[in-house]
Amino acid sequence: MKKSQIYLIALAAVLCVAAAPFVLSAFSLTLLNFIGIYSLVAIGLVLVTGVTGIVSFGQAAFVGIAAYATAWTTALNGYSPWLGLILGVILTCSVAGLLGLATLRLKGHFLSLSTIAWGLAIAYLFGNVPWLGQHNGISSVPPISIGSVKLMESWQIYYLIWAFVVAAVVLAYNLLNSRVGRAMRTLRGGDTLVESLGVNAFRIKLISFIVAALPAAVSGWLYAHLSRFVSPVPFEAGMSIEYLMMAMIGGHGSIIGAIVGASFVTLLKNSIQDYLPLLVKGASGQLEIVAFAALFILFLQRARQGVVPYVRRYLPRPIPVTPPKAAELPRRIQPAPGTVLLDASQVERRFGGLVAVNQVSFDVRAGEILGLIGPNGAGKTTMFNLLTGALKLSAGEISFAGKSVNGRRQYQIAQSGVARTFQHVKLRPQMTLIENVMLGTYPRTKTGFFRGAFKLNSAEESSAYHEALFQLRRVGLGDKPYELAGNLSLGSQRVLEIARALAADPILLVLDEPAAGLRRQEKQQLAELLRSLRSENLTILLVEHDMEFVMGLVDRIVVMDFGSKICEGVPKDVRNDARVQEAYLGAVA
Ligand SMILES: Nc1ncnc2c1ncn2[C@@H]1O[C@H](COP(=O)(O)OP(=O)(O)OP(=O)(O)O)[C@@H](O)[C@H]1O
Repeated sequence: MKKSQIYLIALAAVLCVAAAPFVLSAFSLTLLNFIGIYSLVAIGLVLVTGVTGIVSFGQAAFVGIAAYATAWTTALNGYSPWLGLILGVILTCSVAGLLGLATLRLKGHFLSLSTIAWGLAIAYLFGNVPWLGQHNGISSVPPISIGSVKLMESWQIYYLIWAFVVAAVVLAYNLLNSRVGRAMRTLRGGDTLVESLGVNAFRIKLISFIVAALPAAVSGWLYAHLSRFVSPVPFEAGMSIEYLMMAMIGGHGSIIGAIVGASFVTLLKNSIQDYLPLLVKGASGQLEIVAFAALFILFLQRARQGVVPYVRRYLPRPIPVTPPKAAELPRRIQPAPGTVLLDASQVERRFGGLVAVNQVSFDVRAGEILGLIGPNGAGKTTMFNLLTGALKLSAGEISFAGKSVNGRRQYQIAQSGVARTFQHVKLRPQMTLIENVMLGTYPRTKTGFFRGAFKLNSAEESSAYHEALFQLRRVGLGDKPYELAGNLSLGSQRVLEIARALAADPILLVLDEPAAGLRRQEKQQLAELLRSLRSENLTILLVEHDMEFVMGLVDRIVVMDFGSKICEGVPKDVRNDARVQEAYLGAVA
């Protein structure tokens, strides 16, 4: 599908939305108003839960903060609803920021549990603070006015609601296809992956959290002025769960899915209310909830990917447009060959009583390939994690390019020019090859959240795109930039990881068992690639198991066993070293 066709479909959808008040009944229009209001919350949830993987059970509380803020501003203090909007957005995003700062370092279900806790707490406050009307709420909320026109009727506020929905879709879509959005989409791959790309994972989580609260705040504002009344019930935990269902039913990670999910849940609930009493005599509200729950479980079993991803499988994929050529991204100055680039001195790491790395010292010099080898459990991976900042040192000192990196975070070390690959490949399988490699350009680019959302980043995006394409061609994957990374063979995925690392323009490339799981021919191709990178003066540190691969490739070798360095030298000397033969190389020496 061409981009022009996608624009045509979008235009047709917008026209349909615009025509609705002329053809639909007042009741249907009211339903559409609520679908629009719920869609805004679900769009936020798609960003924070579907895309970044933070399952939030507290979104209804954010809606409530803005709703109460505008009700207090307008009904209790007589100010304009537009002031209520500004206050609601600022308050909601500030609360989201504070809660994010307090909770986003929690992992997995602990983080989700914390969202339940603060969601309940905020809803409790709504019901118990006297100046917010306690359980009676605040009534007589005035309608929104645009100039002298009061948006009293359903059809009048309808246009405002759906204008916000369209704006939220466009901004969210732009954001997800920008530098920050790509980082958000990578969070599901784990903090280690994200930080290895030079991204501060916590900061991106916090941005996602606040960004998700923003449409929730707008939704709360619209809700208060549509209902003309606020009370605690619509902002309780049960509604948060419903919002999550909307985001899930539409499809994780799909912005349009948020609207589909909001429509589906709203219409389904409405139909159950209408038809269940006809099927089951005397059916009450509780039975409606049971019927809804049963249908949701059925959905989880049959189509848990959601409606939009399911339908998308049968649609032609959009034909990508190659951005125009742009200025090259800035490059680092590579150190003179032979200078000491990485210096590990008396490095030690203990896990309880176990000394995994015991006073190991070695250096890596610019322009060489250094192999770090050793039998299983020797401490190689631990050493690798210490060098890249994924683990903290128990003792010793590591310096990179003349500066100590002790105590520095993983993303800071990555930003200073250390790029890595993983023993178990860490790519984003649902992202294209070019997007995966563009992730590597993160430390070399600057576009922030606002510029990304408003698409003010075209020049830098083009530069990042062409840098990624250059790196794909450099490693031999340039012929299919729009293929999904998950469709590649393991060998190609490993090479793709190297392309992503190269896109960071590193001073030191650190490879964790790059030959693991590769076929013989793939290993030879990988060795060729690494040789060609060395000939371009790139420095490489290789942690590897495969002796044949290492011996024929590297300039020097450091051998570890039981956490200690037992030998260091050129491959020939290492191969003949009795300690090494005893520890590891007996079979191949
Ligand atoms: N997080 C951890 N907690 C406790 N012990 C650990 C941890 N990580 C590693 N170890 C232990 O430290 C020692 C060194 O492990 P490490 O994974 O660094 O070795 P390796 O040389 O990379 O081995 P392999 O080649 O099998 O990956 C092992 O005894 C391992 O069990």
